Amino acid sequence: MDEEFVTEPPAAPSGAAAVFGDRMPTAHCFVEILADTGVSHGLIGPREVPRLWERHVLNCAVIEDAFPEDAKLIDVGSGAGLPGVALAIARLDLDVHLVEPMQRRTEWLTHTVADLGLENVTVHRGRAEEFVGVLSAPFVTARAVARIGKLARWCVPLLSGPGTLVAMKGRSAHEELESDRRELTKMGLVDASVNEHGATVLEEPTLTLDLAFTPKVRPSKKSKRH
Ligand SMILES: C[S@@+](CC[C@H](N)C(=O)[O-])C[C@H]1O[C@@H](n2cnc3c(N)ncnc32)[C@H](O)[C@@H]1O
Repeated sequence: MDEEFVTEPPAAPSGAAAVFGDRMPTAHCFVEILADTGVSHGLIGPREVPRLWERHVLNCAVIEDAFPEDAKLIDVGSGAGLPGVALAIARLDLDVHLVEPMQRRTEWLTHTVADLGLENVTVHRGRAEEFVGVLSAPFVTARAVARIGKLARWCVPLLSGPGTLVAMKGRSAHEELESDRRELTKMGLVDASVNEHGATVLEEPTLTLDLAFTPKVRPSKKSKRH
């Protein structure tokens, strides 16, 4: 017998209004789209519908405090727009670029961004590695894409000079940082911290691994002679 899933979008938790403010109607629409075409197009599992707010939309939006006003950011491996679309809804000042290789997903993202009327989001189809020298920003973010070492290899070349990779990680954040630290240092890591977000609005706060890089610039032949 087929398993039955809840398809009705869940009610918003009380803390959502504190994060989205007057953007709550748009956040509601995003949750409705995720519960509807997000599931039917295979971008989000049907079991996730009852926890779309706590585990996905609100969980992602709370990391907005990692970004200064008017920041440009690239969300690598955006999938169903997480965290990029949730951030763009919560913060209209952010200039958000979604990078996603799967055509089915970028088509869904393009429709969703248009339906939500988000003018601060641009959708790019391709792997992060294909955008080196094409797209750059002082912040790159990602959730559930790869372990931190591999993720940094894809994301650090997208930083426009000194910048920060804000990687959403679960409890593995500290372990991943320590086991991949040598590789990260070789890439120009200058500072690393694990930060908690949304402690007042989520039962389980969101953790980000925030890695500041000054990408290494090779000295030119001319400057080597001096
Ligand atoms: C597990 S999904 C996570 C999606 C979304 N970030 C989330 O948290 O729901 C991983 C996503 O990363 C994308 N991806 C995999 N390799 C990538 C790469 N090299 N560059 C950009 N995106 C990639 C996949 O297509 C997929 O959509």
